[in-house]
Amino acid sequence: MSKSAPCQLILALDLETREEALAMLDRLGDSLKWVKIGLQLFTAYGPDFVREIADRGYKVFLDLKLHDIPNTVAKAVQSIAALPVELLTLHACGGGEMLEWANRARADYAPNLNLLAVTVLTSMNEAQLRALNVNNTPEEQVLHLADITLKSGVQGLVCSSLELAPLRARFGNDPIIVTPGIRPAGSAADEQKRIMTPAAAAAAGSSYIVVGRPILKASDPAAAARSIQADLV
Ligand SMILES: O=C(O)c1cc(=O)[nH]c(=O)n1[C@@H]1O[C@H](COP(=O)(O)O)[C@@H](O)[C@H]1O
Repeated sequence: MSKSAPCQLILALDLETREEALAMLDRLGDSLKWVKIGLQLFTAYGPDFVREIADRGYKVFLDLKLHDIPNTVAKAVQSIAALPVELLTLHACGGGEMLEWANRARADYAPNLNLLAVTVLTSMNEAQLRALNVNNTPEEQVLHLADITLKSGVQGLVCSSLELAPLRARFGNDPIIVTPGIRPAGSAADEQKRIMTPAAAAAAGSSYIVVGRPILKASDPAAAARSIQADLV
């Protein structure tokens, strides 16, 4: 989806058990369209859980952040093609060849799936990049990895909302840009370093914001989700 469409909320369903996850979805009601299944629940319950969430009518973002040699990642994409998944993450720092192989497997086996390359995690700041011997600022590194990603043919990016303006200026409205690290004003940042409010992220050109704890840990998760969604329009 390009940026001509309004920004949508994706719930990061980062909970411990299937029962907790389903109870949370019941509490949130039917205004929520997108659910991100990440390492915690996928590791515990696997593909059956993905099918169960899709059977409830949600669009599924499977966040496995694949990062391996090109053949291994391409084969994983081929396996995931059997699942009802619309968005799938892999790490941009796997490099152009890995991204190209993944995208070829997607085109061959799951043409309706969109791949998203994670650039610089929103939990990282410039000092943490330096410690890895990356001497770019987060913005420079995101733009560099975005160049590699979009040249490879992969459909979209994951980055912080702080990089949206330069990314949209360089690459236009077509790439899907998904932004976690979203914090409504006044909520705890947790370990997230590069954060923005829902309204600011939507205004800056996010295709989808990803929100976990500000909804999951709210005393009234449905009200928290509704208030975030109201900020996106
Ligand atoms: O790929 C992601 O979804 C992701 C990338 C990133 O750079 N930062 C990031 O926080 N995420 C995910 O987004 C979610 C954010 O959760 P909260 O910090 O609880 O809102 C988690 O599920 C993370 O795994």
